[in-house]
Amino acid sequence: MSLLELENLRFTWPGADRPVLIMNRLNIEAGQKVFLHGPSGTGKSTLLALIGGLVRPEQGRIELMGQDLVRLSGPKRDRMRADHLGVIFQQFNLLPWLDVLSNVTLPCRFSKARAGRAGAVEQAARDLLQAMDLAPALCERKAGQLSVGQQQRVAAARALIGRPELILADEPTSALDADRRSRFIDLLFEQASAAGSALLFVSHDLALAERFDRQLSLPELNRAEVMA
Ligand SMILES: Nc1ncnc2c1ncn2[C@@H]1O[C@H](COP(=O)(O)OP(=O)(O)OP(=O)(O)O)[C@@H](O)[C@H]1O
Repeated sequence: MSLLELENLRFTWPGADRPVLIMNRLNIEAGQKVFLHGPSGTGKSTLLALIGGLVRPEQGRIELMGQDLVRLSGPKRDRMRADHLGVIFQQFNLLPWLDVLSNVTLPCRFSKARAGRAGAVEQAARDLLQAMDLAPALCERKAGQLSVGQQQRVAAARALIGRPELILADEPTSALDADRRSRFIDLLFEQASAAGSALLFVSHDLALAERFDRQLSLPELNRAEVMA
């Protein structure tokens, strides 16, 4: 069994006149680091939203750890997401009024499984922040007072805490210069490997692609593109 298995997927946004995604098959194995690229508007973020269980396809199977998200009730999908997925959003989506530590420990408040795997949650957050190169003095600072690069590393620590099986990252490096981008990938890989997490990383930046175990192109996976 793969960590993630997608089959015969079809998804149309409400109001759209044709599907944005029609996909035969996509499997991701445990611990695999996958790079997903494709031109703007080809449905990369939509695919992440489907895998995250935030939207439902009109057809198909999205199996995470053997559980078909499409058939689960809303609350059970939310539980799967909280327990098994870490997400790094393009705009990071930190809560600006909370301090850094509280932002990082947040997933453990919603998931006993992740809290259990993290152990001493606050110490786990401090360790992850340090591993992501964030100065310890910043742990008590409000997230809204951080630089973009610092916010990005906090968002990565939040995604990693409690060792989720899969981390979804949507263009997390787009605001950084090339050196910082590369350094961020180094740290993210190190920590994802330490946690045993697979990584599905969306980016336009093909210079990063060769560092991943696999490269996927959404137009190639997507029959909707071919049929357009
Ligand atoms: N919430 C939404 N409601 C309706 N249509 C949407 C929504 N989100 C995305 N779309 C549409 O779905 C298509 C794919 O968008 P998506 O954001 O998934 O592409 P993308 O490949 O991630 O693009 P980018 O690289 O620019 O982020 C676009 O035509 C977009 O307008």
